[in-house]
Amino acid sequence: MRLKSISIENFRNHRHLEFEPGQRITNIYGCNGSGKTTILEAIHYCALTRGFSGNSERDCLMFGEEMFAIRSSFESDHGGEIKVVVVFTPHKEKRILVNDQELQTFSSHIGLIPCVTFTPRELVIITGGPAERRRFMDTAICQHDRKYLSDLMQYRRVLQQRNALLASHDDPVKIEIALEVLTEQLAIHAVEIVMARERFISNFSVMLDEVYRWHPEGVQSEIVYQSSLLQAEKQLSKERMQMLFSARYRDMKKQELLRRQTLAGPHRDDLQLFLNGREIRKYASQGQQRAFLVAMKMTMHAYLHEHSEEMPVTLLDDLFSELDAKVSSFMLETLSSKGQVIITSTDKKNGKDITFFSIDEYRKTSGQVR
Ligand SMILES: Nc1ncnc2c1ncn2[C@@H]1O[C@H](COP(=O)(O)OP(=O)(O)OP(=O)(O)O)[C@@H](O)[C@H]1O
Repeated sequence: MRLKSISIENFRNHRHLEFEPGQRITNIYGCNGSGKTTILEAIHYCALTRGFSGNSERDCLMFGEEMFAIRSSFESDHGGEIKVVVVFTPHKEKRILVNDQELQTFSSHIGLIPCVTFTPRELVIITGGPAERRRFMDTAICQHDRKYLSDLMQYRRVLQQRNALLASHDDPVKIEIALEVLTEQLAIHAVEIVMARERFISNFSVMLDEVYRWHPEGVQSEIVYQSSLLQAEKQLSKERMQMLFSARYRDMKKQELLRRQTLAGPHRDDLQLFLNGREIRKYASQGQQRAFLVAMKMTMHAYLHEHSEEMPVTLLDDLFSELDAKVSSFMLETLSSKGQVIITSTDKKNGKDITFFSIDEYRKTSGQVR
């Protein structure tokens, strides 16, 4: 997949911006606060229906404006154009049109335009809480497995109902009856999610270790999936897992009623990341943690390529300020040999076959002087 062009209107600090990246590497450069990350955020909206910064649509609407619009055109690796338009107005919420057809569910778009990001704030995947690692894993699986996305959405819906029930002050008998029904439903979706995550992580971990071979010190890496509903059990059949999950929820019932929330399930799972047999969050240096994240992202690129029909579009935000020259050049070379890469930096970067886009020049020539 390749982004051919994007036009951005009233999106964060860009009143109007037109951008056409090159086939391979494109370097967007400009001073701090000029709006480089904002361009990547807009591309991410078109690929995955949301931004990567965690900001809401309302936050992205240019101060004082009533609407933002992002219009983009992608070219499939198999020919054919995909036009994506994202429009947001505060009172009408977000609308997305793909080839002039309005999406009824945003989830139907996920996977059509595979996309991998690397941003400095994503170091929290390594150093932050379990939610960050679950998001990494879910984003990867959702981009190639539609059923997983649907199971995840249904699980979240049942979880919400179950938590509301546990927190309610209804008649205890009524609660018990409704809880049994919701627990059964929760366990069904939990099994699907846990099995898909186990499959994904066992493949991903092997690929990660291979990707890591480039490392001069020859390190060994591993990722282990930790389900909050399983203990030492391995390679269970679907039926066995379903029975086990139902039993776990029965055992926890008293505690859950007391604490008024669902205490275990895919929403509480985590990943353990190991470098040379030691947990990276606790023992690795900052440089090693960054290099691990690079390896995870490169693996994600390889994984998505293997599991989808399109080469992912790669968005690298502020790569050079975060990594030493050797690692960043390696990452850039490897990824750009396998698809389109768009990077941001404060200075123009040297290198072969790079297309440059200066935000400051663009503003001057389009009359939008800062
Ligand atoms: N809703 C908004 N309306 C207008 N401007 C905004 C809005 N939200 C953020 N901004 C501004 O948009 C600008 C662009 O931010 P962005 O993160 O894209 O810059 P950047 O070029 O990546 O900066 P850096 O090099 O410091 O990372 C910032 O100056 C920010 O204050």
